[in-house]
Amino acid sequence: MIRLENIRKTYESPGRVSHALAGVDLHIRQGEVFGIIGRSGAGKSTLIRMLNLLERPTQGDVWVRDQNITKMSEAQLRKFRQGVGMVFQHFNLLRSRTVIDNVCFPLRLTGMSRAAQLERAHEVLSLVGLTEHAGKYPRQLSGGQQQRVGIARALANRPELLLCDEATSALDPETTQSILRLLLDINKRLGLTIVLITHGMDVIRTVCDRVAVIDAGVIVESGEVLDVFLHPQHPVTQALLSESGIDAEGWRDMAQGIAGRLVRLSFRGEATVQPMLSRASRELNLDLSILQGSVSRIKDTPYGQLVLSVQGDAEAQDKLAGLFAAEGVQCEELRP
Ligand SMILES: Nc1ncnc2c1ncn2[C@@H]1O[C@H](COP(=O)(O)OP(=O)(O)OP(=O)(O)O)[C@@H](O)[C@H]1O
Repeated sequence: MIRLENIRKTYESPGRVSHALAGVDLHIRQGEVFGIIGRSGAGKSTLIRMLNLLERPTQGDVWVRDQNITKMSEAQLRKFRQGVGMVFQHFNLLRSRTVIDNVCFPLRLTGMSRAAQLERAHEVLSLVGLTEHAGKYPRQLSGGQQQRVGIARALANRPELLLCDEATSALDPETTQSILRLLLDINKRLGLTIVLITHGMDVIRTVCDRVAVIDAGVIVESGEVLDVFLHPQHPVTQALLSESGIDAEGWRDMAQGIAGRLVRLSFRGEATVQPMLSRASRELNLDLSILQGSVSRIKDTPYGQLVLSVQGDAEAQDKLAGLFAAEGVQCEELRP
């Protein structure tokens, strides 16, 4: 649905040139939730603002539904932007307008009649669970409720694409979860493509199908969230995961005082609930001890990773990977 080709963005100010994006290629599929994660200053905001041309690239093309939006006239762009909703970190609501008027605002710009505006606004407010708050002002709502208004406003024009710029960064963890659940629900129910930027791996884990990691204006790693979580390749990805409590390398300290073979098991879906350790231990007569482990969930899919120390007959140890593979579990040797 979206293709970015060799996008560069350079900001120049007296005495300083900043390469916010230094050659980004990206493909985002229709109907997916795509996350862009990176540290502060990595280029996330600049990148997401390229998708509706709130920022213009210095070089490169942005394709949305086979249209090169960098080549559109201002009038074409205005029309195009009506099909793109945007949700902001600080909600950006009009404080002097009621909830319903905030949601009507983008509809008014399309020339819709007041009655039709109100009908649509009530529809989206019901979708985000705010029907009874329609007549209130933003200051009378909690942060989470204000963000729901922001989401309703973004959905009012029936966009095909929803851009979320750190939509949960200003919210507490519980409210963050409820907003993320709402985004997931919208993605499923409306088939909407969602692109979000965040600095939190938990956000990626909870809602995204695929993820790109950006650092210093360059995409350093991208792929299915499960694959990136189970096998992070780039040091920035590893560090971001480690900071959110998913430390793939924590076993190294534990392993120092232990002799013998070390293996890492990676599993997802059905395999997560299989009694694979006891079966392997029983069938091959091996002693297995867990040096590190985590079992969690990415969107609806359970997944896990275990680092094991393996003791016992060498021939039996050689059969271990095959036995796990038969269960759909990947077994990699960390130390022979
Ligand atoms: N309008 C601007 N003028 C000059 N430099 C800018 C401008 N906007 C962004 N930059 C620079 O471009 C780089 C990327 O900024 P950007 O805001 O995209 O990063 P980010 O990953 O969104 O960071 P944060 O998480 O802190 O919002 C930074 O070095 C920033 O200072």
